[in-house]
Amino acid sequence: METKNDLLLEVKDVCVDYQAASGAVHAVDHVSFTLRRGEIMGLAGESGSGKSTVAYAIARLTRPPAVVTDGEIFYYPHARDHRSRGFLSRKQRAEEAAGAALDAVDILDLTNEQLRAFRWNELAIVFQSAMNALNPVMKVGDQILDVLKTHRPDLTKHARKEHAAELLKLVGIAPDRLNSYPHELSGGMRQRAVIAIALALNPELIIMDEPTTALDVVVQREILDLVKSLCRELGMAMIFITHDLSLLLELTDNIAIMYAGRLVETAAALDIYHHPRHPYSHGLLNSFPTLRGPRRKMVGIPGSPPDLRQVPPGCPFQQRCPMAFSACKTIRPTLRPASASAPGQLAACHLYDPHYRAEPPTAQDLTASYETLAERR
Ligand SMILES: Nc1ncnc2c1ncn2[C@@H]1O[C@H](COP(=O)(O)OP(=O)(O)OP(=O)(O)O)[C@@H](O)[C@H]1O
Repeated sequence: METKNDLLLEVKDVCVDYQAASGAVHAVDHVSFTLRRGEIMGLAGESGSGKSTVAYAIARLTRPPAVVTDGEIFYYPHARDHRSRGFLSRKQRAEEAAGAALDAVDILDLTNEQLRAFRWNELAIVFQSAMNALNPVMKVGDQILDVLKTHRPDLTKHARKEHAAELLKLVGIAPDRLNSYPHELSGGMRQRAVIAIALALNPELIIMDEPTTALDVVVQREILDLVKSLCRELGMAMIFITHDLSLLLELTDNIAIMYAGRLVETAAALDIYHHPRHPYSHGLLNSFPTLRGPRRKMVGIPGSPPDLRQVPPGCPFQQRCPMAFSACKTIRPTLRPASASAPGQLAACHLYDPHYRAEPPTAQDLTASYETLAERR
């Protein structure tokens, strides 16, 4: 059973705007979710839906013109060796030393010094096209050693070298590659090296933002298998961000789907796979071919997302939704249970509100509505 002790991260009502001359872009609009220790969560949605901005907010990497305008991001520290405790305040460290249980810390309130200790030690992030993030004029080994030198001054030079070799081995690269320059490695190997650097301090949470988009499908699969097994082996939680929902079905425990800066559905990966409830999730799943499972007719979602400076009232998906009705145009739906058989599956959609509709739509209803829409085009 899930307990409060399992909680690692609690994102609560977070809003992020990009302050543009033409008006504020509401990139993240009251997003809330939780992550348990060791959980692999997927964050999916079309390009521009706000996925990366959520990641930036969690890592406190938002820079002007981005501003976190509301919300809290609680991190639940876990009792570990004290070298990783620099992100706690002096008062919290004294409390911990006195044997008190640690309270959650709001990442948005950390000082710059606390943040430095928090990143790498607790949270590592691998960005889009990360394989180009390596310094081209520095040997791979030296890049790993640099991180260890800065954050593990307690280790001897020899111990750091040994640890760097172990990290490379962990991601499936022969340790003699420590002496290679990035251009001497294949794209997949560079990506693995970046992951090794992210793992250098054994973080509790790793965020991967589209880490495999630049790789071919076979290498992509190898990297996905690798990160999944590393999470399981090291007990590390992960938020994996991609626009390709089908990638997440096999990789993750739970999936959150974003549309126009909002979460529209959250559920166990299996529940999304068998029966996505939100019409957007249904459309998104049917926009990608799957490698396994039954063949599906691909229909796609007509139209494009709204301008995030002026999202229409009601549901942000209403203009593209094949099942929208009058309430969708005026009343903003919030996440609510969408299925009695899968109580953890939540959808922000009036179709699942008994106040508007006695029987929720079936998967066939959703498919048929998209097909009708496609025929009308
Ligand atoms: N510097 C900026 N100024 C103004 N708007 C921005 C800026 N950066 C991002 N945005 C807008 O914020 C929204 C969310 O962007 P974000 O990159 O978080 O989406 P995403 O889902 O991660 O997309 P992608 O998969 O393409 O990275 C988009 O509409 C984008 O145009």
